[in-house]
Amino acid sequence: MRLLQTQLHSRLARPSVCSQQLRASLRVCCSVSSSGNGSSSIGSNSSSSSSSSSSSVSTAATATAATTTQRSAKQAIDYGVIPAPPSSRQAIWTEQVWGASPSLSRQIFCNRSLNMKQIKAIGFDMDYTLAQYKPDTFELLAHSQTVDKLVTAFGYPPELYDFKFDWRYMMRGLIIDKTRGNVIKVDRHKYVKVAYHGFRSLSSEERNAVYNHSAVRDDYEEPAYGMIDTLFSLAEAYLFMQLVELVDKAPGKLPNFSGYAGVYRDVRAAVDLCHRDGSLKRHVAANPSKYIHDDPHLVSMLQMYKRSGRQLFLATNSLWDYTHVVMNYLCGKRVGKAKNDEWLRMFDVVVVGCGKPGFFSERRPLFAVSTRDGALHNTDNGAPIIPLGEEDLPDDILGRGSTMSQLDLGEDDKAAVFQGGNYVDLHQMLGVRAGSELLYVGDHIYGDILRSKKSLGWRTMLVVPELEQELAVAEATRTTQFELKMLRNARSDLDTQIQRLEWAFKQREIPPEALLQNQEQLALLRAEREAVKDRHSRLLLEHHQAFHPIWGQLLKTGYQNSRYGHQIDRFACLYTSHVANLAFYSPDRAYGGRVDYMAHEDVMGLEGMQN
Ligand SMILES: Nc1nc2c(ncn2[C@@H]2O[C@H](COP(=O)(O)O)[C@@H](O)[C@H]2O)c(=O)[nH]1
Ligand SMILES: [Mg+2]
Repeated sequence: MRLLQTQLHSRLARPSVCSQQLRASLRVCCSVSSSGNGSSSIGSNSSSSSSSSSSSVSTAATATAATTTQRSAKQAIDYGVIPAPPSSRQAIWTEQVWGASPSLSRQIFCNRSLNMKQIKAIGFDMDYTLAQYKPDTFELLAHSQTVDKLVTAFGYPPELYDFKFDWRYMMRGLIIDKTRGNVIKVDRHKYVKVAYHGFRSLSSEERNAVYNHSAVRDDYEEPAYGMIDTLFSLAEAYLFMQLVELVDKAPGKLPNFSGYAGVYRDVRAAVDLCHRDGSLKRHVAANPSKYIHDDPHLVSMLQMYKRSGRQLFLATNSLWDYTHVVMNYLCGKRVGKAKNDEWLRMFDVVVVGCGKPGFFSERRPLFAVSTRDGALHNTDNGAPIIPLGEEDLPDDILGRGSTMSQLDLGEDDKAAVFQGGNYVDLHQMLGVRAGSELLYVGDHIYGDILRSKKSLGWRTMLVVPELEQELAVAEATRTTQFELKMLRNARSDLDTQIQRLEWAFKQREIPPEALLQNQEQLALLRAEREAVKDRHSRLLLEHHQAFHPIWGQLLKTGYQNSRYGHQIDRFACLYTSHVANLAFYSPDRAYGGRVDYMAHEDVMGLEGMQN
């Protein structure tokens, strides 16, 4: 027994395993943090706010919350890097000069193996997929038009016209808590990591009391919550928060105010109206280049797939008139009277007004669209019907074959255009028998990706333009990530040593002659742990704010995947920053799935191991 005690004492009295390395790291870390990379104020704010938290993950959120508590919408926020438009020039796969992989920000990432040789038809969503809107003009327009609707049609006060809009404040993947007037960021376990009421961040105590420590765990789904899962929702979420602040200051200012949820309903209805009555689309049609990014690879990408023998289709919720405007701009910069039908040659089938996600499950009538005047014509399972009293139908309808399964693509190889219908019609038109023969590319995780994959087994690709900036920051902060991992391990290591020593004291395992030495050692270890904890918290906060000063990383919350990241992981076979990135790869490429690994493999360092 005496021997054991001596052994224990001598083991415990040894300096901590990583002391030297860690001290060096802390010295390096501290010099990094004080070197000033535009975030020094973040570091200094956070050190006081985060020191009381013990969990590394919640520390980040707590510190984020504390740092931004005083921030109001009126204060300028430094967002760091501005995402580049998708127009940077890189050689594409069909060019003579091709030879290198695309840069990280233009790569296609694969969650589930996908051999393109098995794909017979490729479909594209239009808005925010083929057409990347410029948020600084388009979202600004959405915000101002919605304000106008609220004032003129919903009786809101004219002072709303003074509202300013910051298009970079909100982020996809966030959730609106309609009844509490909050916006929250949730991780894949449905744990709320960041929460704002209006533009005031909730402290960790408030956040935990409302969301994380309640008797019943919420699922954060509709109808009590609203998903910010398309880029169309950024302006809507921002405006709702502005109104929450207004209501908190002066509830009497809004007409018949009966709670935040009622305000949200009004905002939603006003946004909806803007999309339906042409308030937004008229402006885009008048000046597409102001609102839509130019992507030099888009047409080449479509042509490459066409030439590879794949059938191409467009399936958009937009109606014919607007689709015609946007596609003319994208496929030739044609606007106004210069518009023509040439873009239809890129596709085999075009379905407008398809009403996704209902398109993937419900039965709906299918109409043929006359491309000359946009008139709708009834069809019998896609075959045109000549109404009584009429001799004929326009050529652009009649020329498209008589049965769905043997669809003749009409004169000049231009796609037939339909409105409505559902996936059964589309499968027939394309002659595909199984959903797995079809790849659909969209931007909306729910409307485009989730249903089509879950119910129909379509292969899916999600377009995430934010990924470009996300990847750039992730690359630039590689050393920080390594350091964070080291600090996290060191923290855990120190905790274990401290706990073991504390246990030894409590259990009176330490011989009297070794007491003093062990007490000193315990004090040293505790001080070391505090230093590591503090450094880790500050670095983690800086790291998150490098991505987005309010919400952090799009696809992560702390060390976990964010809810949005988790959805991408589950439902998108492929994901990438821009649809035209397909042009950087062979049309027959076999995209290899990512290797799944579990916690024990992570510890063993087996992540990334292929078999
Ligand atoms: N009525 C509403 N329409 C909306 C809303 N948000 C977006 N949109 C419109 O949907 C399509 C999207 O087209 P897709 O190509 O991505 O399928 C586009 O026309 C938008 O204007 C809304 O809240 N209400
Ligand atoms: Mg879309």
